[in-house]
Amino acid sequence: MELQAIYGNWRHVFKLDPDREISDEQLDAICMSGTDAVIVGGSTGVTFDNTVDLMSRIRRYEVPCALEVSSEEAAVPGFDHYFVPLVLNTDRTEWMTGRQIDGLRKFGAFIPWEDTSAEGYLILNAEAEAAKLTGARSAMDAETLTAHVYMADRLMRLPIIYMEYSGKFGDMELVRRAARLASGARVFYGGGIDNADKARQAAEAAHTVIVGNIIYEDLEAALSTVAAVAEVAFGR
Ligand SMILES: CC(C)=CCC/C(C)=C/CC/C(C)=C/CC/C(C)=C/CC/C(C)=C/CC/C(C)=C/CC/C(C)=C/COP(=O)(O)OP(=O)(O)O
Ligand SMILES: O=P(O)(O)OC[C@@H](O)CO
Ligand SMILES: [Mg+2]
Repeated sequence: MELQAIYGNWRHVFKLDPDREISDEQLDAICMSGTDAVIVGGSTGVTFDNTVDLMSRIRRYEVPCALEVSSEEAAVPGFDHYFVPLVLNTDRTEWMTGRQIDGLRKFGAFIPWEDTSAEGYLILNAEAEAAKLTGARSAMDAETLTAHVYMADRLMRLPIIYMEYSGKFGDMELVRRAARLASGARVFYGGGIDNADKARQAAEAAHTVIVGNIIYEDLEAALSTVAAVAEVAFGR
């Protein structure tokens, strides 16, 4: 089973939050932008209804559409792919495996396994909602990052390491290190990309670049990241 089939070539992704408003015109621009995929997800206020609503609007377009499941309530059928986050840099097991086990007890028999992947999350911006929620140990030096990559990539063989700086542009040296060390995992980078230059820098460091909040603040700037990422070649 080739779990990386759908996202193995994704270089640029827009992340849309069901808890935030987006007009039909704005959604059209995002879905027709040339991005490789749209991920639906957020850390708070995500419900079954707002997730179904956003999915059905995105479904009018051909762009691949995945759900990052952040609560049981938001487990909605009909997406092309599902991502289940496991937070690796927290001491609170609830966020590493606890809630996920509860979700699997409930939905396990219905999960399309060939279209579902775990993400090893490293939450690296202490100010982000997700960091506060999960009690993430966000301060990470190169040695500790290396150990987390070995854990995720070599021991756990997770298909994705998600370096999450949501709301803040991160440390590209750390991201580059993770992508170089990973032998099978794809390194997703997200956080604070609000112009083409930052998108380019992230694309030089990570396998996949994820753009979120700027969509709601400056759509033109968000759209400029698509071509910026496409200009950067990356080995694997
Ligand atoms: C047919 C059918 C039912 C399909 C569904 C199949 C499926 C795969 C079901 C999964 C079942 C399951 C395992 C459920 C459990 C889900 C769960 C509770 C997982 C835990 C997720 C988790 C660790 C959450 C903590 C927060 C976090 C890491 C969220 C990830 C997304 C994120 C960081 C978004 C950024 O949020 P944002 O709101 O944008 O933040 P800012 O304010 O900073 O912008
Ligand atoms: O919203 P931003 O800061 O662009 O981050 C993108 C994504 O990683 C959020 O989960
Ligand atoms: Mg956000």
